[in-house]
Formats: sequence, structure tokens, C-alpha cells
Amino acid sequence: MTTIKPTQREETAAERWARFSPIRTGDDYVNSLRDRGVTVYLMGEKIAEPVDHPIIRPSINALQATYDLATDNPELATAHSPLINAPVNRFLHIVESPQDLVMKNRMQRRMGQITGTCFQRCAGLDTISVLHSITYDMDKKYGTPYHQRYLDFLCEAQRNNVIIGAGMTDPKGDRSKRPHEQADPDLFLHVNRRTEKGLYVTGAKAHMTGGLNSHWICIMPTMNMTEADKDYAVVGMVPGDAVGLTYIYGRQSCDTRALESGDIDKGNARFGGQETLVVFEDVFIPWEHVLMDGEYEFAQPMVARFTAYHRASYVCKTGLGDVMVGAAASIAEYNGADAASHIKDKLVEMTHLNETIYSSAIASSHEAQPLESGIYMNDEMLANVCKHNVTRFPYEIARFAQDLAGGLMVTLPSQADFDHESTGPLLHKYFQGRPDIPVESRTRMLRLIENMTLGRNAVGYLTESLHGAGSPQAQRIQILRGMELERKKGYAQDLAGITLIATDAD
Ligand SMILES: Cc1cc2nc3c(=O)[nH]c(=O)nc-3n(C[C@H](O)[C@H](O)[C@H](O)COP(=O)(O)OP(=O)(O)OC[C@H]3O[C@@H](n4cnc5c(N)ncnc54)[C@H](O)[C@@H]3O)c2cc1C
Repeated sequence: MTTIKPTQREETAAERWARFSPIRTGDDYVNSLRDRGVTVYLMGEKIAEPVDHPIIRPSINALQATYDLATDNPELATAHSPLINAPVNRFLHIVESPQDLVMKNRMQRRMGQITGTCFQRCAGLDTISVLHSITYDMDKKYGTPYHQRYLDFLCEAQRNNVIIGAGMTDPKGDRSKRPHEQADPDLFLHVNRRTEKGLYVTGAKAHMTGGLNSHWICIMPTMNMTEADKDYAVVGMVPGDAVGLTYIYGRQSCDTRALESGDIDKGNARFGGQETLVVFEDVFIPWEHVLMDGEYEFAQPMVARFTAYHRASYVCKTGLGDVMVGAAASIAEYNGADAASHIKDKLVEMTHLNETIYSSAIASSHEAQPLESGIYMNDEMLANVCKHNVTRFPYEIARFAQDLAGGLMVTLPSQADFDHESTGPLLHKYFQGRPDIPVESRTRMLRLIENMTLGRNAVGYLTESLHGAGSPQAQRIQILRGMELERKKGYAQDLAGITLIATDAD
């Protein structure tokens, strides 16, 4: 049950923004996360400074790369914002045309190639896109002030070049019950009180990607709502260091390898993803940062539009797929097997699967349509097809990579054994593949494949592909809704020369 803590100071939006200074470089970004005093637990310990923690740092590096790409390749990773009449990081840009969505997808693929993991910025990007039209539509119906508040927030976000994380998924408790029917009302995040200056929320957001690495977290509903769920129909912007937030870090397979010395066994020592359970205990949001409060009938279109953007954003996995294809081709070479026809054919199949994902995403962006608020939204059917491909094809691509790697990817001794005076020479002798390839190169490539298919970054490449932006059934429901069977039956009946007999129902 909700416990109301002694009233905290109710900061205004301006006071909250006053704590920020514009971020210009990747290093600025890393420094902006220091000394925030956030409450974070990892493996039973309260972490004093997450930025320097070896398990956490690779996830920060992945977000840093989104700033570095904007510096290194501004054509790809920045865009002109009409809101502030200046270039902004493309992860903060609102969608003005189908071409914007295409460029976004290209950037996402590139980020996947650079990091080999989840770079944690897409949910926030897709949230700012969906809020443009949803706040507009709510204002049109109810005369609420949400759209202007949203624009004001976004201008500040662009000026300060911040990271926005998105919390849509609540813990959800008993899946057969609606939010207000849960035995514990906090199993979905909800408003627990309102004051003159703002409102307070309590509950939690699960699986939050990059939440701890974000400057702001947007909270929003995870499913359609009824009138009885009104207090759960809330959208607001919460600073990542707000009073009342607790982050509990998710474990990843092989995560403690980050605590070991040496970088080989880590597979991808530089980059990793991050998910946390973010607990909200009576967290204050000033009215200027509240973008929905009780307009429950807008929860459903909000989720649907968010998923239209976000399911095409899973194009990022093609960047990781490119890494997998490259790793599989490399290890085949290092093993001396690359000339075999079945190896070439498997690389062709991996590429075909990967490009199939890309084609559905990019088509969804090219087919985007304008919304009344003035921005564009991905074609919903093609975005759902993209995400549905993503729930399956990376697993198949990973299987091929493991096939080409050989069993050594799971039986290889540790770097410490390679470095040891007694075992090192034996391992170098017996794990030599092609004579001109150093054993260390072969070992590193095997560890990368392990990392992406069984280790820390299998979270980003495989399970996130399955469940992120909704489990497979969520896409099948959307495909069912959009597949227009009656129209298609009409085509068939017409060609077959069938004339339907009118019934009373007609
Ligand atoms: C790596 C990762 C990163 C993520 N990042 C974010 C993020 O940044 N922000 C965010 O908000 N969310 C995030 N998510 C959450 C993601 O959207 C959810 O995992 C997804 O919606 C599935 O929900 P769930 O995990 O609670 O699984 P469940 O809902 O428990 O689903 C498990 C199975 O049960 C089925 N099921 C569930 N409910 C029902 C029902 N009522 N009737 C019939 N079948 C049902 C599902 O179809 C599925 O097969 C992330 C998830 C992962 C794995």
C-alpha cells in the first residue's frame, strides 16, 4: 500500500531545469551523471557512484556513444530542430517527415554496429514522438494545456541535450486483472495525491532500459485503461535523481566478469545494456511536467502509437546482426573453414534474415503518414511485422553464429589460464586454429559470440528482441487488427466469380 512520506520540497519545472547545463560531448554526458546522489542497489549493495562501477560503466559507455556519433557524423546523428532553431541530437528530434524516420533507422543500425548492445535511447526518442500527437489530441478534446507543456519540456531537453528514458511497463502483478483490480494498488504506477503545485506518484516501472543513465524518465501507462483506472492514466516527466526514486539493478548473464581483470573474457568489454526496476515512492511532479492526468481513454492510442514508432526502432538489432555476421565470418576464417560452401550459405542466410528485419523497418518509415498534430508516424502494420521478425530472426542468426564458432565458445578456459605460466603455453599450442591467426584473436572472437548469444549482451540481442516493445503476441494482436480480411476475401471472391447473397444482416 502507498505510504505517504513527509512532504518534500515541491520544485517547479524551472527549478528542476536550473540544475542542468548543456551537454556538448560524450565526456560531458558521463560527467553529468556524477554526484547525483541517486539511490541504486546492485547485488545487495548500495552503490555510492554508479558511474565508476565496473558492471554499470559499459552501459554508460553505450549511451556516451550516441553523443560521440553526433560529433563524428552529424549528418546521420543530428537534425535541425524548428523548436529551438538549432541542430539537435537526432535522439531528441521530433519526426517532421518520413525521411526523418528513415534517418533515425539508419542511425539506430549504425549505433548497433558500434556498440553491439542496447544503447538505451530509443524508448525515450519514441516517447517524445508519441507525446507530440497525444498531448495535441487531448487538448483538442478537453482544452487541457498538455501540448504547450510538452513543447516547453522538449525545448529545454533539446537545449540541454539530455537523455530521456521511458517507463511504460509496470510490474503488472496478476496479468488477468486491470490496474484497479490488483490486490496491491502499487503494482501499476498511479497518482496518490494532488496539490496546488503538482501531483505525486507511487508504484514502479519494470525493466527500465537505461533509467539510471537518463536525466529524465517519462512515466506513462502500459495498457488501455477504464474509468476505474483513472489514477493510473498518468504521464509525467521525472528527473532521474528525484526524491523518492530507488533503482534496483537487473542482473545479466556473466555480469560479474566485468569485475575480473583482463578484457578478453568480457567479450565486449566496452559496451553493455542496462535494465533496472525503478521504484517510485511518493515522487513529486510539478504540473508543468504533467502531460496526462486521468484522460484514461487516451492510454490505448498512446500505447498503440508508441508501439508503431518503437517496434520499427527494433531495426537497431540489424546493427547487432551485422556484428554477428561479421563475427561468424571471422571465426570461420580463424578456424580455417571459411571456404566450405555450407559456411558461405549460412552467412548468406544470416544476412538474408538480418536484411529482412531492416526492410520491414525501413518500409514502415517510408510509408509513414502525418498525424493531425503535424508529425509523422510509422506505418503500423509494417512496424509490427518488423518487431515480429525481430522476435525470431536474431535467435536464428545467433544459432548460425554458434554453429560456425564451434563448441570452443563455451568450453574455452579463462584469460587467467591463458596468462598462466604453466597452462598458457599449452592453451596457445592446442587452441591454434589457422597458423597465421594469433590464438588471442580467435579467443576474442569466440568470447564476443558468447557475449552476444549467451552473455551480457544476449539481453540486448535476444531477450529484449523477444519482449521489448511487447511480447510476440502483442504484435500478432496488432497484425490481426490491421489485416483487413474482409477486403482480401472480396478480392478472392471477385476473381473466383462468387456473388454473395445478401442476408438480413446486410
Ligand atoms: C531487455 C528489456 C528491456 C526493456 N526495456 C523497457 C523500457 O525501457 N521501458 C519499458 O517500459 N519497458 C521495457 N521493457 C518491457 C517490455 O515492454 C515487456 O517485457 C513486455 O511488454 C512484456 O511484458 P512482461 O515482461 O511483463 O511479460 P508478461 O506480460 O508477463 O508476458 C509473459 C507472457 O505472458 C503473456 N501474457 C501476458 N499477459 C497476458 C494476458 N493478460 N493474457 C494472455 N497472455 C498474457 C505474454 O504474451 C507473454 O507470452 C523491456 C523488456 C526487456 C526484456
